[in-house]
Amino acid sequence: MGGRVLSVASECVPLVKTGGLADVVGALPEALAAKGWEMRVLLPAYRSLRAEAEGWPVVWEEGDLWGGQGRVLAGEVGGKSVLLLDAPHLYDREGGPYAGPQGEFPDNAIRFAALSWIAARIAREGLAGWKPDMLHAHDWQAGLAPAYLAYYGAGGVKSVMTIHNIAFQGWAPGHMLGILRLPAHAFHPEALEYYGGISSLKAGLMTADWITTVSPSYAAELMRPEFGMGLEGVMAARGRVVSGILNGVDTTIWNPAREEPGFGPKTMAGKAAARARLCQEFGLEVPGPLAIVISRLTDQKGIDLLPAVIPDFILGGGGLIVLGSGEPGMEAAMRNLAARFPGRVAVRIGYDEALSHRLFSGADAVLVPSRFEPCGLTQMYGLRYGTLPVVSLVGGLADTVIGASPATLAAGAATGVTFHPVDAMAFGQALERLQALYRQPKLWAKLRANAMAHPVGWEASAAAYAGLYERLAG
Ligand SMILES: Nc1ncnc2c1ncn2[C@@H]1O[C@H](COP(=O)(O)OP(=O)(O)O[C@H]2O[C@H](CO)[C@@H](O)[C@H](O)[C@H]2O)[C@@H](O)[C@H]1O
Repeated sequence: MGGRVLSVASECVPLVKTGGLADVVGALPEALAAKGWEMRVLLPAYRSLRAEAEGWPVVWEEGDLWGGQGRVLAGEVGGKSVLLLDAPHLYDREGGPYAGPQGEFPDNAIRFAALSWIAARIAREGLAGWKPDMLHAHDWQAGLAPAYLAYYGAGGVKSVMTIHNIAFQGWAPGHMLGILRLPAHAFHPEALEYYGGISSLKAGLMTADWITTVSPSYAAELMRPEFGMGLEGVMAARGRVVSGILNGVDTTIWNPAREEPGFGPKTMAGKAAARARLCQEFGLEVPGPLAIVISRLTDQKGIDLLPAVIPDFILGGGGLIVLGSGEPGMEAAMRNLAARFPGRVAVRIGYDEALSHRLFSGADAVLVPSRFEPCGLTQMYGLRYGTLPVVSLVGGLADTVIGASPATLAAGAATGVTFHPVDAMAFGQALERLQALYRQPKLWAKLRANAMAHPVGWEASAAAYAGLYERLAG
């Protein structure tokens, strides 16, 4: 059948990215085009994007967008149809999407209400003859879009709200209700009221026609207090319209054959060369498995467990390269590890896409000890590159990695090492198992082959999204 979708988000590759949200929002248009769904992505025209939009036609003008004017510019980026909401008073600022040199922008609630407002208007009224069938809102920044449709009229458009991370809920104080153009009757626990204030994410969850999250396990976890982060009741109440659709990864960008000659499911010579070069680049000499961590350095990602488990891993012959940035205490802890184990541990604080490709190419294992993980992308890059994932059994990690055990090894199904609960003891034991597997080259080669054969592309997920859109639109 097919149709038109307006996708609304605060990030999208290749334009702006701080995390996995951008990867997924950026990958969906192409994945869904193959299923007959034409998708346009609406994003704020942050300062970093204004040059990109130079010369793009203005397709929408809004006279009163919270203290200034807004315009929507339409263009194409990397084959994607992009709509940029240009409102300099809200988005033309130094810094990233959410924060500047002084920290979080104090008016984020308004900045993303404006994005959601325009999304709802375009969805309802259509854009120069382009009328969407579906509005797809991602995370709290787009959460008010389904709410505005619900409160101001949807014009026949259905809405889907996708949760990439329920930890970010878009809370604003209750007195902002009118400012955010929300009706008084919505200030209610059965609607968007949340701990005396307004949650944009809750607003989206309560008003969208359907809710998805990025893995089946996370969908189930979200209804429990350990993972729902206060919204478990909302998720349970709306349980009949919740589904989990696993993310895919872009297998063109994440392609071993593109990284190295002689690197692919049939030959690993290229991977050995990449490993040697990586060790040289970082001044490492590692007799055992070379592990990597590529991550935001936060509590969610379990980074604080590394100092407890890495010393034994190093004693056992292992090595580690960390690439990431985040909480200052964790950055310092990573630097300490590197200082303690020169020649075995290296740390690069920062964000570096090109380096992340070299790391996945050359490493033996990728460590993902997350406390919660809605889907996770790095374990999937690991599978594709034969860089065995060592993951905690939560959320999407549990849905994508098959842990090595006598049974899964015998069945030829194992693709990595898994552990539970998420603590230093279980993580340490998982690393011991990794080292034992590494000492058995035949088994290791089999695990790698299993991992690389595991499908991680968008095909299955795109079909699931298309099926959902079709059900809703029909
Ligand atoms: N320093 C660095 N340098 C280079 N690249 C770096 C980097 N730090 C991180 N990255 C990259 O950023 C992305 C992170 O995506 P994840 O899915 O792993 O987590 P994130 O928590 O951001 O996403 C949230 O949304 C996504 C999308 O739905 C969910 O998969 C996830 O579980 C959820 O927490 C990956 O592409 C990774 O390679």
